[in-house]
Amino acid sequence: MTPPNILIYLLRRDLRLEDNPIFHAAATDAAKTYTHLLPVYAFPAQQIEVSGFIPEDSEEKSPYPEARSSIGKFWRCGPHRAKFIAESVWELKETLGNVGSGLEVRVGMLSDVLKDLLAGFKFNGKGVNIAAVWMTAEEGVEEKLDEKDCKTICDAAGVDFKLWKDEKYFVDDDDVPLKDISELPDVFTTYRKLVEPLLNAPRALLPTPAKGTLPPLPPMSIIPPQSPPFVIPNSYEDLESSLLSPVSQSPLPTFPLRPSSMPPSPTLHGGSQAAQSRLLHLLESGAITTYKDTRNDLMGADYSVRLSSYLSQGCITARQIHNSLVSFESGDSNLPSCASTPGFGKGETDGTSAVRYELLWRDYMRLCTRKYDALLFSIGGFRRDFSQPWTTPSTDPASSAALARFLNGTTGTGLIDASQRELAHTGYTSSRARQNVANFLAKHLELDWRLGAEWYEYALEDYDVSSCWGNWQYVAGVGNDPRGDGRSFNPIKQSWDYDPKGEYCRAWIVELGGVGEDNGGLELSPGECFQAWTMAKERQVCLGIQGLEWVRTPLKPIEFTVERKQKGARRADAVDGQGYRGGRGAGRGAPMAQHRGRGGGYPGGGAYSAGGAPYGGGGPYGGGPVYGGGGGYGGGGPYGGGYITYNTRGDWNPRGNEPPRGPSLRGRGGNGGRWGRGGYGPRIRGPAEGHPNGAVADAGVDGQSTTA
Ligand SMILES: Cc1cc2nc3c(=O)[nH]c(=O)nc-3n(C[C@H](O)[C@H](O)[C@H](O)COP(=O)(O)OP(=O)(O)OC[C@H]3O[C@@H](n4cnc5c(N)ncnc54)[C@H](O)[C@@H]3O)c2cc1C
Repeated sequence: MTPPNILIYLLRRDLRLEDNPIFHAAATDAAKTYTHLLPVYAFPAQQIEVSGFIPEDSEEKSPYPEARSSIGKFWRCGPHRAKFIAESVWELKETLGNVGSGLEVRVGMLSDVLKDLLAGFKFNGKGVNIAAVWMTAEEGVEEKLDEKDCKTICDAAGVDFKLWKDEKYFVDDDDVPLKDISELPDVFTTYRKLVEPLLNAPRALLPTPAKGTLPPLPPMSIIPPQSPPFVIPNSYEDLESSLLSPVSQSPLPTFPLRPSSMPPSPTLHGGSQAAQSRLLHLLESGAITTYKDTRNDLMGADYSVRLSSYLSQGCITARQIHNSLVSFESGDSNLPSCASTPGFGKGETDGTSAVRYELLWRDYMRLCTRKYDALLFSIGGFRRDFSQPWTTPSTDPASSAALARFLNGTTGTGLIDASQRELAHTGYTSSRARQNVANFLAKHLELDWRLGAEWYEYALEDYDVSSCWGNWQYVAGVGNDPRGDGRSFNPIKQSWDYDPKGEYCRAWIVELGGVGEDNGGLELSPGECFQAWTMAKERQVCLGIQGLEWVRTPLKPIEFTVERKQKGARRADAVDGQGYRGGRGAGRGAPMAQHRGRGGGYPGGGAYSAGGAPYGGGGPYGGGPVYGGGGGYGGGGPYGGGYITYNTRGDWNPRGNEPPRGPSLRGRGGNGGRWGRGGYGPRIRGPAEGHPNGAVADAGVDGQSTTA
């Protein structure tokens, strides 16, 4: 018998059989010389903690450092996503088994896994030849490094290596009209115009390999086993527990209480079949038809598509979604269950068009990563703006308490806390909530935005390197937002706009729940849900929340009353620097220091000044426990002299490449930074009068619904 000639396919985020260029090629290539196909998925040790794959009775330790983030030291993949990936991998293994193939699961650095496989095949004495190693190209520093390492290993072994184009995006790379990635516009709208009309932009789907068309797996007897100390489980249950055991203990100081009845949300199971079911449900239920109106909601089962986790792991492609939309729009008879759904057969609707538009954002974020490479992880972002007054617990101990409360969902700002608690419990939070949370961390708490991105990397089920870090940059004002640093949300105004009855806050902040039942019939106003500190003391006592830290000392009390809310102010609110407080930059320095709690509170004239009373004169917010203590931004002090230690990835350091930072990032002699210069006034567009109540402007931009 001729010895096997094996093609190895290293899967990463292309966990599907359908619309998959490599499986398609392997099934249809008439000229192929390989006799067997070995699909392999390796849980990447630098991104997912793999020590749980070492048997308990083993004395060996993992050869890899813990898969933790570099600044916050969070696990890089938390339990929600780990489970989702495990489900997706297992489903693909079964799907491939059903068509006469299979999937080998491994753990470790991809390069180690490949090296071990090649060596194992070479030295097993069966005369096996490796015809080639194929994998799909991805963006991201680590991902590129893996590709490079795999190529080097193949070159050294004399094995052909091929990197395939990643085809899971909306617009095919070959159809993006750019000669070079450096030409990618830094404004999404400009990019969108290059590829419109979106209805015609995606390429056709690739056919799914039928049963028996893929080359068979090599005989199990010749496939090299996983290298010790790791052992690959034989059942899904064991796979899941190996992945979850190291990361299941929450890094939160206090894990948020779970609502007794969980708010409505789809239960997502990993894998491409579940992705297709979800898509069909969206079409049948009419959720796609109403999508444009619901997409910014905060709560419910179908207000947004909830396909991001599937897209992130490649369980579904953007063009598969597009293709289903086209079938729906054309009234395809293959969708009989949609026959009575509004919009069916009516061509492109606002809803279907809005989904395409959002999917293009994902393409764009990924192209930005290609363009800017390691700047994705730089504190200065794509803009290389190192002027922001951000702190981290390592440089400012006071910020440690603020960060802990942010993570816990106990800041005292309802929208932020509800979102953080939802995230902790489910691995998901809406796009609108994400924007507010990111804005709150970077602009209101002035914490290093990368802590937030790292937290999302840990907590999100749908984490995607480009979408996560690109959006955090965008909201923090150092990414590809045309307004740059000039955009900020008032989370209270946002709450009134998107959670007008306070239901979202009540649903996740358990301490506010049960209202009207257990609390003497006490009904909370939405404003009380948004900021419990505004509640009268006796009402706090009634609810039993009067002693809670987030009620007593909110991190960021924001004065905002619905009566004073500007009419029709749901979208863009301010113009050309006329100032949000009428202060117009009058603060010049002092407000900054006092904002940080040097004792004076929020005196008149600065960014938070116009209303005066609540923040003035050393009131309740000066000298607070979190921001108290001074030092901080004034006079050089701890932040002077430019530190260059950001963005190392600990022992891994895969994303390093932080550009050198100028001196004196923080120590500009206490000129007050952003707040002291009159807040956001000079750079924000909106009505000349400015926001009547808001400490900070709400924002919306030129039809970019990530922020509008
Ligand atoms: C701070 C921040 C962090 C984010 N991190 C991630 C992340 O790690 N992974 C991720 O997939 N998305 C991320 N997003 C984008 C967006 O919030 C999610 O894609 C969306 O909420 C997922 O829910 P959905 O599938 O119901 O999408 P919908 O809101 O219904 O949108 C449809 C699809 O369009 C794409 N999309 C929509 N908005 C964006 C956007 N701003 N950027 C990129 N793609 C977009 C997604 O693929 C999404 O599934 C982030 C946004 C912010 C503001």
